[in-house]
Amino acid sequence: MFGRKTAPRAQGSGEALRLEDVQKIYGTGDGRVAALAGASLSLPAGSFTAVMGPSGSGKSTLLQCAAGLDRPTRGRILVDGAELAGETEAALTKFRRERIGFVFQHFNLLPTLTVMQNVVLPLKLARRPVDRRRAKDVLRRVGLGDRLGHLPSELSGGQQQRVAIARALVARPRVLFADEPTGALDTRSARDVLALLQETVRVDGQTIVMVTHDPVAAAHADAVLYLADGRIVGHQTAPTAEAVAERMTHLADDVARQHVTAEAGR
Ligand SMILES: Nc1ncnc2c1ncn2[C@@H]1O[C@H](COP(=O)(O)OP(=O)(O)OP(=O)(O)O)[C@@H](O)[C@H]1O
Repeated sequence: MFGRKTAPRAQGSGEALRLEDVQKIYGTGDGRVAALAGASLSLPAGSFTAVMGPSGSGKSTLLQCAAGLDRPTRGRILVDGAELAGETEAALTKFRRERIGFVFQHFNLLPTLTVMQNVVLPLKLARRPVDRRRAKDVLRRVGLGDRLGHLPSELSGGQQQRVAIARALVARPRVLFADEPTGALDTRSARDVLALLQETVRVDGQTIVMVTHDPVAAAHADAVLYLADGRIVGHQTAPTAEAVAERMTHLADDVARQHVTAEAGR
């Protein structure tokens, strides 16, 4: 699959992502917010993990820090055993380009570039060899083999997201992070995108971490991590949409109760 020249990374061959007591504090004084209040986790290679939690619980912050798009205030992050720590912005960018893929809710394709040009752009920016045959293979695999010369505006939302996934996969990331990848899609396109993500995990041993609000999307993952108030408060394997929805309802109730108690204690 994907025209690999090297053997695919075997599923479960090790730890793909590790967070050790990661904190992210925004602001100071009265405006201080602990978006992450000490999050630790370990995800095996070849796993598909969904991150869920109430609004403001720190999901995006967790993803941004783990992917090296933002710096934690404290704590360690290791991607495939290598510490994500750059003295400079350039060092962090290099680390990201070599090891991390990111898929955004709104695709973030460059509108003036074709599908093919968008997909090979990260390789060019990283000054890595551009293997057009592999790029074509990946695009064929995501169902867009006949759209290489199209502009993003000539594609549907689901197709644009599949281009974004191809763009992330072509660089062979150790971990693919996805922030609400189906948030802007209709039900059918969302299902296609989720099936594609699942397939890259099952067939190629890709590691994926996906933030979502949607229990149906989360049920496509192997496991769900639950966040509340910047902390990991739960873990569920082999999730079903019903079980995830139920857990989320309880979580929202718990958080509301804690906030009422905290207010009353002031
Ligand atoms: N740049 C920032 N400056 C100050 N506070 C921030 C910043 N980014 C996030 N926060 C705060 O950190 C907390 C966690 O935000 P985050 O966006 O990670 O939550 P989330 O779980 O992804 O929320 P949602 O589901 O609504 O997208 C929130 O209280 C938010 O207001």
